[in-house]
Amino acid sequence: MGGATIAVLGGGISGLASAYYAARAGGAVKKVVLLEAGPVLGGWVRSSRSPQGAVSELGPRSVRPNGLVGGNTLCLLSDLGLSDSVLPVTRASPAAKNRFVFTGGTLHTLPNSLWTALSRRPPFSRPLAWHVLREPFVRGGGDGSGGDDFSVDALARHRLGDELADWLLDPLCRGVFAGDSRRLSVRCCFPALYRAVALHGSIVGGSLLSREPDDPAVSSNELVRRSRQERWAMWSLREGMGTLPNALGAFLEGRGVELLTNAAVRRIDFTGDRKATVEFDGDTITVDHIISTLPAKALSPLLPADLSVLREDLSRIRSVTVAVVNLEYPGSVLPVQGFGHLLPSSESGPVLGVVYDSMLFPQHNRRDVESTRLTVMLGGAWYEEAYGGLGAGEGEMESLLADAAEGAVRTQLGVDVRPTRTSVSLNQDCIPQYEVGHWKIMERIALEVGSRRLPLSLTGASFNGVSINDCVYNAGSAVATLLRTHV
Ligand SMILES: Cc1cc2nc3c(=O)[nH]c(=O)nc-3n(C[C@H](O)[C@H](O)[C@H](O)COP(=O)(O)OP(=O)(O)OC[C@H]3O[C@@H](n4cnc5c(N)ncnc54)[C@H](O)[C@@H]3O)c2cc1C
Ligand SMILES: C=Cc1c2[nH]c(c1C)Cc1[nH]c(c(CCC(=O)O)c1C)Cc1[nH]c(c(C)c1CCC(=O)O)Cc1[nH]c(c(C)c1C=C)C2
Repeated sequence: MGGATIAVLGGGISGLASAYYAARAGGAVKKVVLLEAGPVLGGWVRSSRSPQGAVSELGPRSVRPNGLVGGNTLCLLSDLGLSDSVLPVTRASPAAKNRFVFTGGTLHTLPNSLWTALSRRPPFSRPLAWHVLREPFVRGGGDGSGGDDFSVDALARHRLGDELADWLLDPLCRGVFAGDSRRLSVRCCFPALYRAVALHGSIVGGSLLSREPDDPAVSSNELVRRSRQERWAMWSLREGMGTLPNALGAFLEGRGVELLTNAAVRRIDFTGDRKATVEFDGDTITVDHIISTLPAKALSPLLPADLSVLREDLSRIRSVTVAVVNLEYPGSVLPVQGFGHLLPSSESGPVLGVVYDSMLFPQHNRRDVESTRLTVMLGGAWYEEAYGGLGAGEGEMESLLADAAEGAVRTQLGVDVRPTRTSVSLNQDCIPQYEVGHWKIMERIALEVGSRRLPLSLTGASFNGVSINDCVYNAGSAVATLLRTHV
């Protein structure tokens, strides 16, 4: 298929990264067209700046630099010329070290050092070390009998006990997937934990024995070396995370990639000569290959009706809605220093947690006066139960969510003053949920696409990791596989 034409569906970080890797493939790829339904590129990665200079994030606000996938994103940043825009947070800083859980009316610091793991810290009745030392002697996974997948809750409860399941893993699932640990798959949400138990019979033992894969091209990158020397825990960008899709867009335009916004894909067809047609607002194109980064549920109805098994499997990968409320308070109002706090589901259904943005990235604070920026996240797997049946209009819903967020800050952080700025965004279906058995859906999807030899690659947050790092890395892998097998 020398000199292939490729349509990339979706202009979020996965679509932009897919187009980036395809555009760098040299002569193997003749043309890349990216189709995005919305008016701007970036998907959930979006930042804004207030007239006073404060940066707010709608979606992701920090990215991990560690491991192969973290290093890979740093390589992308350097290639885009963004190295000087990086705002690192080092592992020694309170913003990286201190994460809290709010339960029983109090903020509790999660263990973050050997010393804190050895001492008994509320809400836990025993030191973390007690659970850790006991875990290797527990047999089995989620139900004590082994098996091919378990819920995060079942694995944690069985191997680590009720307290860690309730106050560590339950909030962690809310703070990454906005999801319910009782429904989420440990195999797909925390693959390293799953592998540790499956291969070594223990989370602790397996974690000690496992080695991160390395890629010399990544570890020799200047920015990656800096991140390791300076012991970064996370990073953002000077003008916010939205700088990344903007820079990718500029890079792609420079490489002649056609970036079409307001171009919602309406229908996909596969022709007898192993080509594909994509019908979108305004036009139809014929290409050699499609890389779809659309949310699985959005892709499903666009496929031909005879691909009913594929359509059905894609439609089963659901996503949850998260309300993001950005608040700005006058002065310095936080009673603690840290990243933020999470609420276990037993404590509060819809309020998931609060990020202390101004502690994380003070460079994003307004420039004229001292202020505290916080983000309250609400909803997720509890959205429908809490707000779904209210039948509230958009304006009513916004003020309901703003009140809930302000109330959470008042009761959980003791902040009595009113915020000077409140902005609410309702991110519909923004975080995919890998529920128990997700791996089987993935296997069936791969089989359907492979056995029918469809000129289609699937990547994006719906499948194999929701973080920015995973989205970028998986886009690179999808393009590498395509070049190896089809082009
Ligand atoms: C509130 C929130 C906080 C987060 N925090 C972090 C964090 O701190 N760190 C981190 O690493 N990750 C974080 N994430 C996760 C990460 O931001 C997302 O998983 C990632 O941005 C998803 O990118 P994507 O390109 O796969 O999907 P999307 O961003 O959903 O992009 C898909 C694109 O497809 C388009 N589209 C849909 N239908 C069509 C169609 N028919 N035709 C054409 N285009 C279509 C959409 O408009 C969209 O632009 C967060 C996510 C959210 C929502
Ligand atoms: C309260 C809800 C949420 C908060 N952040 C997110 C939600 C739903 C979304 C999110 N946060 C992270 C990721 C990327 C995961 C990754 O693998 O890198 C996503 C999709 C980062 C993250 N946030 C927390 C953790 C433990 C992580 C993993 C990476 C890391 O260790 O830095 C915890 C956390 N999230 C939120 C808060 C308030 C919080 C802890 C105090 C907000």
